[in-house]
Amino acid sequence: MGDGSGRGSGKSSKPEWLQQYDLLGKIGEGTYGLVFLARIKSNANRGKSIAIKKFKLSKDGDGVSPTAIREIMLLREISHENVVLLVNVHINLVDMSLYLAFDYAEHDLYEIIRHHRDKVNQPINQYTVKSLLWQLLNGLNYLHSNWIMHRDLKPSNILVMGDGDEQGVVKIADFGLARIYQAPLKPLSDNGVVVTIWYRSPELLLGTKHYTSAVDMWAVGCIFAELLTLKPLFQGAEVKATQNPFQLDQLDKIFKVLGHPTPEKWPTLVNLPHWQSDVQHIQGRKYESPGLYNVVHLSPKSPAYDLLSKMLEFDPRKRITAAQALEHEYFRVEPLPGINVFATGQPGAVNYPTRPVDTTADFEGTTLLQPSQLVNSGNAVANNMAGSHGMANRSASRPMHMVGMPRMPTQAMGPYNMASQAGMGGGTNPGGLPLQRGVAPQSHQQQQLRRKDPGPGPTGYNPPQQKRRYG
Ligand SMILES: Nc1ncnc2c1ncn2[C@@H]1O[C@H](COP(=O)(O)OP(=O)(O)OP(=O)(O)O)[C@@H](O)[C@H]1O
Repeated sequence: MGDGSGRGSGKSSKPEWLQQYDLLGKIGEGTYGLVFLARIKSNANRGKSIAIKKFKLSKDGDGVSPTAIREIMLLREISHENVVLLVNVHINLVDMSLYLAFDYAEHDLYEIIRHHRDKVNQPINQYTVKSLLWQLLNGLNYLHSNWIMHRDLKPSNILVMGDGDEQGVVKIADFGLARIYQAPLKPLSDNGVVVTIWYRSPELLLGTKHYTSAVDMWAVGCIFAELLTLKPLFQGAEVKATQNPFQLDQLDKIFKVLGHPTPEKWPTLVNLPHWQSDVQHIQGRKYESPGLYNVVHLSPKSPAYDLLSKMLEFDPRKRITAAQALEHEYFRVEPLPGINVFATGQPGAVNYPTRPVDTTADFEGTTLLQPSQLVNSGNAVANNMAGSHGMANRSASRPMHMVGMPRMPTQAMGPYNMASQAGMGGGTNPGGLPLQRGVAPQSHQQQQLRRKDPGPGPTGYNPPQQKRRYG
């Protein structure tokens, strides 16, 4: 293992520590980082798939802040069946890159929802919706119990494991990164990424300084509704990454469905900066609520509607918590939630496609373009994307947690010692529910590139025509 600089690695520009992995390609791109699929080359976990998230650190200032290091060390302590496991951390001081290696998950809710909406044109099976929601809440309850707020929950951050021991198990990704994002990371330069604010809570939109874990429960409510209808519930106009949380259009979309919040129902509303400062737009407009139950097509007396409306409570202090939600009646009536969210064998079961992999990308995220691709397509990557069938054995069996996986020697991480790996204990099951184990999904299909813009679906969901990042 070297110093992380790549020196001594011959012609390869790959840092030495990365040489324990076979890089298979790029699977995603967010505001701050690129995500790669890699496979472990040797040791007991040989063949295991890993998602490596690479961030660019800001070269301004003092490099990696102690706060960021503390946050990352904290993330290494997190261990729960519904939270994606961080298996390795590297800081390459030469090019100021931070690499986080996570357990790989084949699916995410963004793709599952999109597949139902645009491909199979049928709702998600009720068992699957309930199991997804229960496991999401279970992971979130663990994070909140450990004083970790996610702050950026959205469908693409909610992963579901593919083939293997943990098939159909939900994993929350990107948790706790919000604090690291602030500094010292810098957004990927000019990648045209547009931030979705569809899952942002009203208190954040109105500029609260003192938010709580209730912001995550609002996002869960939005995701629950989207699982039911296959459409984002509050689809405000998205914005270029900005420090300003105030988004008038997003608030407008929320009020159109839920009606106007009032100081009677939400007493601290009057203290929120944007409620005060933008009287004309925020307080002046009058909204007629069509009733949330009409929008999500639920009976107002159903347990599902009761739970959803408690997640979408305006006042964060009255909003249901993850622990309370796990105890809700919705999870105690048939169909009961299960460990494998896929429902093969049940009505409405669906085969989900595997993740597209840009097999031409290197760890810099650089795609090697052929001249003809440059001329012909505008989407040159598409020609080089492969589903799992285009690659060797993506479905190698995966142990549940990489307990025995060696951590990187500290010299690869510069001056910081991140050797701590004590667990925080296992998961909780406050609902104490007898989770059903679903049946495995069938074999994967060849699939298309995950497009930046899925285009209008049959439901009329019509995302903006620009390069963007989806929820
Ligand atoms: N552990 C993982 N296994 C498999 N795929 C992952 C994993 N973590 C993230 N991904 C996928 O990589 C893609 C990019 O993720 P990333 O978190 O960088 O971006 P994002 O969530 O879309 O946006 P942002 O990070 O800007 O909030 C997403 O499709 C996500 O589902």
